[in-house]
Amino acid sequence: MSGILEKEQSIPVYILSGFLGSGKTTLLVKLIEHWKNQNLRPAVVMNELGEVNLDGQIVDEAVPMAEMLGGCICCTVRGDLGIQLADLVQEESPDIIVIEATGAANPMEILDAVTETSLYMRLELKSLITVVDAAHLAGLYSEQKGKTFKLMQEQIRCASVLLLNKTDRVQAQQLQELELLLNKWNGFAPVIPSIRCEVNVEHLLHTGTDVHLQQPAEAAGASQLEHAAESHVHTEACHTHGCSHNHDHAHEHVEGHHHEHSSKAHTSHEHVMVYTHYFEKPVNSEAFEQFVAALPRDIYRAKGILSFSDTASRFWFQYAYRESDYMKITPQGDVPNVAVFIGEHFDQTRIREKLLELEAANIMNELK
Ligand SMILES: Nc1nc2c(ncn2[C@@H]2O[C@H](COP(=O)(O)OP(=O)(O)OP(=O)(O)O)[C@@H](O)[C@H]2O)c(=O)[nH]1
Repeated sequence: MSGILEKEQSIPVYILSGFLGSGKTTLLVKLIEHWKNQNLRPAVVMNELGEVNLDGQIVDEAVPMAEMLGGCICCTVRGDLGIQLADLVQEESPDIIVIEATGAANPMEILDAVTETSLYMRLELKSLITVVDAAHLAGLYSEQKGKTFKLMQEQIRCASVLLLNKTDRVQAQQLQELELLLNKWNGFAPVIPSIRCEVNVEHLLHTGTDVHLQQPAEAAGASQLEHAAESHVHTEACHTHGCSHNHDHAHEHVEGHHHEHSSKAHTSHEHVMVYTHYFEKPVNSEAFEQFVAALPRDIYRAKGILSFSDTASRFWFQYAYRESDYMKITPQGDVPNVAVFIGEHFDQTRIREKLLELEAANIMNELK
């Protein structure tokens, strides 16, 4: 064990929650940098709805990482979380563990899994940080409906601290209203506004009351519900999300596989769908940008790693709440050209056809 922590101390655990594309990975990268500067050794549990760990690509290679892919921690792979935590502790002896949940997760289920694990391992849940996309919340709040709105509300209610991110995308007046709204929904959690998760990390990590977990001795006495009621975790508010009882995790294959990995449609939650497209051919960058800009509104998150026919470098592309971003990347390891689309009941066949058209159009151009 490295760093300033004593061997006998429990390992602090931080949970990063927040809707798809709100900025969890952006924050994770900053947290890791902060701990590394303090000579601490963090380890990460990364959960992705898609079947490839794209976010892992932008996290420091040296950081031990447990990957839980192809489902959401809060239901499909919940049982695995304890095993992943135990393995990380035994094999890596980290000083700190961060769990990044999928943006569709109900954090209460993750709290439960950490609680269970802490009954036999020295883990101490320090805080549940929920990252909120200010613009997305403002948009959903004006509509006042939808499952995404409810899920975001639950993630906010469960937090011990709230990072109101992407404040560059809202007006000052709107920001004030959002801060009041967050205070109304969760009167316990301090609200920290940020752009690209630029915050005083020490303040973020130590503000708000700790989410206190049961240790084995206490566990026999109080029930988890009673216990959580003492802390800032609002169990009742958090248990309403339907996904914890949805066990429809079948992989539904789309017809006409065109790659050894095959392109798959994965129904993970009742309302959240994932389509993963493995590219066989590079596509034109401008045509792809136009395709992303025209994505239907029910797709709220997309990300991928791509080789374009007209650029030398590979690119990491991101799309979240109508904003897209392209960054040059040299992937770690052997990564296919792949894009993941996440949304609510969208037409996956249509997306697949469009992408196949882009691949084919490029072949036609090459033949000309
Ligand atoms: N405009 C703006 N974009 C931001 C900000 N913070 C993050 N982003 C961008 O938002 C996109 C999503 O950020 P991530 O950190 O990957 O979000 P995430 O919550 O990890 O996403 P999932 O893991 O897919 O749920 C990226 O393109 C970021 O560069 C911000 O404050 N303002």
